[in-house]
Amino acid sequence: MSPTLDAVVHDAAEVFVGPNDDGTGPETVEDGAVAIADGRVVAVGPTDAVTREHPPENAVAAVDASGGTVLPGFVDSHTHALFAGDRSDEFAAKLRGATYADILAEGGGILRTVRAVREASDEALLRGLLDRLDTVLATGTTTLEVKSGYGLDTETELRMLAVLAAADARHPVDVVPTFMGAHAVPESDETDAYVEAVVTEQLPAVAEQGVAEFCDVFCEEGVFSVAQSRRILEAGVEHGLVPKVHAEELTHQGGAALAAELGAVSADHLLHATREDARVLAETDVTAVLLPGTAFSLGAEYADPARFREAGATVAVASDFNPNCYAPSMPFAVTLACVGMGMAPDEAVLAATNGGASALDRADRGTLREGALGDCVVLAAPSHVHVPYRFGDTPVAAVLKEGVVVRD
Ligand SMILES: N=CN[C@@H](CCC(=O)O)C(=O)O
Ligand SMILES: [Zn+2]
Repeated sequence: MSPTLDAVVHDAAEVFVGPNDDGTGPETVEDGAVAIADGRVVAVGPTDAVTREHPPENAVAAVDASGGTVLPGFVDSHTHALFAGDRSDEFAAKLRGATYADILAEGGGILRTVRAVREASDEALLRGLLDRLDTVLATGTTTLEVKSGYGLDTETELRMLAVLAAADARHPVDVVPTFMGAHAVPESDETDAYVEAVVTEQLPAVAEQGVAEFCDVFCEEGVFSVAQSRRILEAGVEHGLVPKVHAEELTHQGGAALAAELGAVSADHLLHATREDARVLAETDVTAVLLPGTAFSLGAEYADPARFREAGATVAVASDFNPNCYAPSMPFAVTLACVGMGMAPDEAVLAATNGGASALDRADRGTLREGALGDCVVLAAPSHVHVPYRFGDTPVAAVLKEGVVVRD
């Protein structure tokens, strides 16, 4: 059967293809086009050349991107987007000086969302997540990692992961599931006993159902120590789950070194990471996931991207969308990466697309090179600089998922 020409996006002022061959910046094409067949990019380049071989009139969708920009869909590699309840009063409390750790230690924060998720029906959880997937899609996200971790018992963790699978099946955004039973210690438990419950009860049940790809741990003072994190992540590896680590977020604990030691796919947050941490992450090919929205919402100092750039580490920028950081928009994360962390617009957009794909071990996206998934965002603006520039007003004209226009 000859391939179906799904879409030709043509006459874009700029096509932001992805990293260039030597990894020193982006490859862009002026007056460019992208052709997508059977869900994959089959041609990218100047509009003349692409449309000669793939006439837009032969495509299921011809997208006129005149004066606009075409980018790979954003790959948001770190979220806790499946939640219930309302924590807006904690936002106000933080403005009055309460810290994230204080709120958690008093049974608020994550533990409060745990209570709300345990009480919510599967249907309500799914409805909430589908609404949020609509929201992220509208700002150009086509792949969204989502963690469990608001259950903290086997039954609710499995319920969360089942909701992620249901949402993935029903929505065009690809949902990538991460098991995070080690997100906090339940109020009634002692930490070591809870670690054992994660290892001996939760992980085997999650693995048996095959509902998660990654295993993540909040390695932090007062939450899980490096040794406890190692125990959980090693058990996850035995069950076929690839490690991720919440590392050096509020304090420096050694989570980044642990990520390197275990061959994790990513170490995330890294606000307090050292140069040595950056070096070992680079050396072991662990993607450094920077989450500027979190620092913004906590009023904390941002992670330092120069540290990771100089070490030669792969850097991703993600949203950390969660009830403590109610920021679903990847373009807003890109703005914060530029304004707050000093990244250049092209570097930040690469980190939010190709970097995100590395953090999720998805070599098939985050770029518009031939063979990649036909996931792209069309902006009604002439260059990728408009992603961070127009914060609060992302000019998304259309989003394509595997060549299908899913939003316009
Ligand atoms: N730091 C730990 N976990 C989340 C916050 C989750 C929450 O506060 O509900 C994070 O990555 O920022
Ligand atoms: Zn997180």
